[in-house]
Amino acid sequence: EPITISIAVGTAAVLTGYLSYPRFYCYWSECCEPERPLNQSGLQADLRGKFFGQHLAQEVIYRALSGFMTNTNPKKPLALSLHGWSGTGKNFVSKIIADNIYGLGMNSKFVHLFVATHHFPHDSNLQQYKDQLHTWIRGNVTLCPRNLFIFDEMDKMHPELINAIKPFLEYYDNIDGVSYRNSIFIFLSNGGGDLITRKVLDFWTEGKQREDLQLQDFESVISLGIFNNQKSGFWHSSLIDKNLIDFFVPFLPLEYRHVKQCIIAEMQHRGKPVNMELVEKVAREMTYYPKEQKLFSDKGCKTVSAKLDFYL
Ligand SMILES: Nc1ncnc2c1ncn2[C@@H]1O[C@H](COP(=O)(O)OP(=O)(O)OP(=O)(O)O)[C@@H](O)[C@H]1O
Repeated sequence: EPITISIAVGTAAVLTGYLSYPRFYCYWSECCEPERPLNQSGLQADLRGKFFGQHLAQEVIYRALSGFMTNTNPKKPLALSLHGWSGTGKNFVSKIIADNIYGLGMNSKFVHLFVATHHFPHDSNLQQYKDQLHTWIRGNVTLCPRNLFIFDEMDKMHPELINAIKPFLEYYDNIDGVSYRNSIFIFLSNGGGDLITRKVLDFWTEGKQREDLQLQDFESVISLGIFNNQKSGFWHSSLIDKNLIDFFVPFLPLEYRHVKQCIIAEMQHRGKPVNMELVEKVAREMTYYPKEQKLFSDKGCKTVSAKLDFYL
């Protein structure tokens, strides 16, 4: 029978291809690639070209990721804690990171986003959340050592749940046979945003350039500030007193000029011609604080897209 012979030959060809090239199926399905390198030039270009007003975050994130991902034997997973007011780019930069590690970016099955108010809304279910989180992290890292776990709204997460993540961030070689040392944990929080703003404002009042702010100006301010703040999510957190966070990354409040950059980027992203009159109009519509100086956009760039929907 010609049809039966064709099916047999086809099956044999597929099987031969599969056996002689075991990663054949990776063309159709995303495979675990523990050795997959970071797209360093892509990350640098994205941070420089798309991410505005955050010279410190740009530098720390690039250095931390490049160093971690070129280290063949890291002693612990990478833990970054991003702090700043709403709309300053914490989720945005997390997406940039995911895009430059995994081909499918945030849609990769190795990227896991947890949003405190969505995934862990009720304190009464705390034990259940802890168990689920534990199982989820362990299960995924067992399948593939290189995972990216992003925890948004850390300031709204129960401190006990945060402490439950602690064993995964430790300097252990492995826990019950699973090594977490190649994974990346990113924590996003508004906690410390007030301290960051105060520092930037003081700097401005002294007549200094924002771009001269150094990471050292912020690291202890943030870690001590959130450790001692009951509402930060990190209140007396063992992640801090055991030094398990590798970098505290400050997100500075965005100024009028940065808001304009966001508007221009959004117009270009939508394939629209850049209309500078509209750019100024939308930027002026945003509200700025403190009341006297009107320096920083109180929603960062967060409402830019919605405002453009209205005008475009
Ligand atoms: N620094 C920035 N550079 C470029 N675009 C930005 C920046 N900050 C914010 N945006 C734009 O604003 C949108 C909202 O920002 P994003 O969600 O990253 O803020 P966030 O800091 O995570 O806020 P929240 O604390 O409320 O979650 C982004 O999708 C991006 O388009």
